[in-house]
Amino acid sequence: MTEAATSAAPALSEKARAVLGKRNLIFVGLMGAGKSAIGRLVAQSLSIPFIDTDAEIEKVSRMTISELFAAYGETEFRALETRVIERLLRGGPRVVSTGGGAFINENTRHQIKIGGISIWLKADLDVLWERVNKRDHRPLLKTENPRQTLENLMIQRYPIYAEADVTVLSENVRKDVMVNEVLAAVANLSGESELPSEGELQ
Ligand SMILES: Nc1ncnc2c1ncn2[C@@H]1O[C@H](COP(=O)(O)OP(=O)(O)OP(=O)(O)O)[C@@H](O)[C@H]1O
Ligand SMILES: O=C(O)C1=C[C@@H](O)[C@@H](O)[C@H](O)C1
Ligand SMILES: [Mg+2]
Repeated sequence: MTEAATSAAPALSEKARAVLGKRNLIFVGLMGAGKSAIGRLVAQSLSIPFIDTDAEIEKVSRMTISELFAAYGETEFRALETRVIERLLRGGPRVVSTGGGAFINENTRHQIKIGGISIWLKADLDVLWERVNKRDHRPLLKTENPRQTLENLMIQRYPIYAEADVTVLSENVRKDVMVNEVLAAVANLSGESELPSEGELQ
């Protein structure tokens, strides 16, 4: 176990785990929000499996996301993403970190909404940019002005991410602080009637 995983208060992890039941916890949000990094640590704290949908797509296709975009285009990538996520959401509980565009696709968003509790890691442009500009593996940001592209995506997507069950601000604080904020937000959901019931899950 990592330091971050062990540092979450056990009572908080237990409460969040109880709220989750058989439901998945599904991270959504823009590139660089921390879905993969924080999702992995949250799964460790909850002692449930972690899956990253981008990594799973790369595994099943034996191609990188960039190669998939280049060979088949975004539309085909989204169709594959929907199928993979639908499969991964069966048989929870799991923590599932999605790719940045997954919740924007109507079909995938529907799967996520019925598959568990969705959590939006919301970050401002400076935070996202500082994190994503260090690497160039994100095909949507291979533009003349990637910072502007990221800002345009924020404008288009933030109203849709806002449909998630929970929103947690992703700031430049230590990852274990983020993990605790996520666990607290989930723990506080007890009694919310809008969430998909465990009985509805496949
Ligand atoms: N709270 C944090 N503090 C500092 N760095 C962070 C924090 N959260 C994430 N990071 C770092 O930011 C980078 C991007 O995070 P991550 O890959 O988890 O984003 P993502 O939301 O999964 O993006 P994508 O949609 O592209 O998969 C990583 O290097 C990660 O370690
Ligand atoms: O924001 C997006 O649309 C994407 C984010 C990444 O996680 C990958 O899923 C892919 O690069 C597309
Ligand atoms: Mg990721």
